[in-house]
Amino acid sequence: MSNALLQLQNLTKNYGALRVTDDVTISVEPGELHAIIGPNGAGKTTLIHQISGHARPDSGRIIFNGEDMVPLPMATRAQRGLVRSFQITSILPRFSALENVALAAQARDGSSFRFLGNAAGERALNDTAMALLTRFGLGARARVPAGQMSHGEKRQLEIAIALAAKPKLLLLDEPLAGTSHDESQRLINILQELRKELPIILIEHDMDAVFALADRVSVLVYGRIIACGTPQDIRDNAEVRAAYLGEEAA
Ligand SMILES: Nc1ncnc2c1ncn2[C@@H]1O[C@H](COP(=O)(O)OP(=O)(O)OP(=O)(O)O)[C@@H](O)[C@H]1O
Repeated sequence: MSNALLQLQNLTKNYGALRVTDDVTISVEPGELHAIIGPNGAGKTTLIHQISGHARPDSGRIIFNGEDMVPLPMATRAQRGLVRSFQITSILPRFSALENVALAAQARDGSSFRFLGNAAGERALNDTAMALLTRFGLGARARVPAGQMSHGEKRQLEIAIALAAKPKLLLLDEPLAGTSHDESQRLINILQELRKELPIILIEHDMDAVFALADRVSVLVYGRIIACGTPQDIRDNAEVRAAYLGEEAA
């Protein structure tokens, strides 16, 4: 599809004798939330690693905005707008939520804030960070050390940090993992809002969330895409039900 923002073309990756990505071709259209689902060990995270630049494919191309990302390091891909949500382990626990987001904004916009001078530059960064936190309902928690936040708040903070990097495409790897029912509902509401403003690749095991959020779903099994379609197509697909969804989708 020529209109695609991101195209994975025949991506293949092996870890030793194990083929973890097997001739994967997927596109993400502007404005699309594209979910990637599949059983444990299917290769979903490895796929995200290759898109973000944490891992290099053995063959194939990753075309983003018309440019092949494969030769580019992670930081350059992020500068281009291909941003992966930080994992909780990347949050700085002794720094406040505000500082965590401000640091991400500085990493992205450092040079444009520098000319403002220290005090004004810092204020601008804090304003940007505060606006993001407020948007995620974390405004009142801005000064709390990130390490003292609840699991659900940390997952929200991760997304705020990713947004501070001004993504053109956001890569989210299991944002609902480990969250309570209420936390997960809050995150789903946040994702419902986000998907209106930027394309997202979402890896998620929570099928209710996937089917509620996704425009299209790709199903990965043993590194191969076995199906790609609307949530309804995927629910109705006999091979997918046998390989992954089982009776869950019944
Ligand atoms: N750095 C690595 N070296 C060797 N094998 C790896 C490496 N990273 C992942 N693997 C293997 O590749 C396969 C795919 O792993 P991956 O984490 O991508 O799967 P996944 O679909 O994200 O799984 P889950 O849903 O459990 O997170 C697994 O068999 C895993 O053990």
